[in-house]
Amino acid sequence: MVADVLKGLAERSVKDDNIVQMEVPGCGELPVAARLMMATQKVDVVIAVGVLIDGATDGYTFMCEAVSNGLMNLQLTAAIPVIFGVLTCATPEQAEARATGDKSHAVDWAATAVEMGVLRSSQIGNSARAKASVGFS
Ligand SMILES: Nc1c(NC[C@H](O)[C@H](O)[C@H](O)CO)[nH]c(=O)[nH]c1=O
Ligand SMILES: CC(=O)[C@@H](O)COP(=O)(O)O
Repeated sequence: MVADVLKGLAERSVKDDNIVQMEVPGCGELPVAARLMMATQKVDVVIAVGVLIDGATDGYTFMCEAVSNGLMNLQLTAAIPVIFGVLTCATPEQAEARATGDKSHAVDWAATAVEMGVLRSSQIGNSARAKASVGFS
């Protein structure tokens, strides 16, 4: 999925030098890693990529809620878009179908990231006029 995201970004003329990557042990660590990335790097947008697959316990349900809420809260608080590149699947087969081939969701995540990065820049970039348009001073 990460390779497909990088391909999608390259196709949209995002330079390698402008891409920062971090790896995490599991999806549960995505929100704090995204927060750390925002704190230590100048990022326009974060794409959080992972797979959650339903298991034997309630862990999946809690993890889906915690990760999605964590990433949503983070993007709203930081005003930096966080793309939800997390597959939440009932089975490995569902995940496979969405992570690979023509149906890979990663292409959409890259496109959405670029669109939201441009949107953010247009609203809180250096232009005083742009800032005024959303009420920042
Ligand atoms: N069950 C899955 C996990 N579980 C691990 C958590 O993400 C986390 O790393 C752990 O609870 C320690 O905080 N992670 C996945 O990425 N996908 C899963 O299906
Ligand atoms: C917290 C988890 O992701 C993990 O405990 C899920 O375990 P299981 O796959 O046995 O439900």
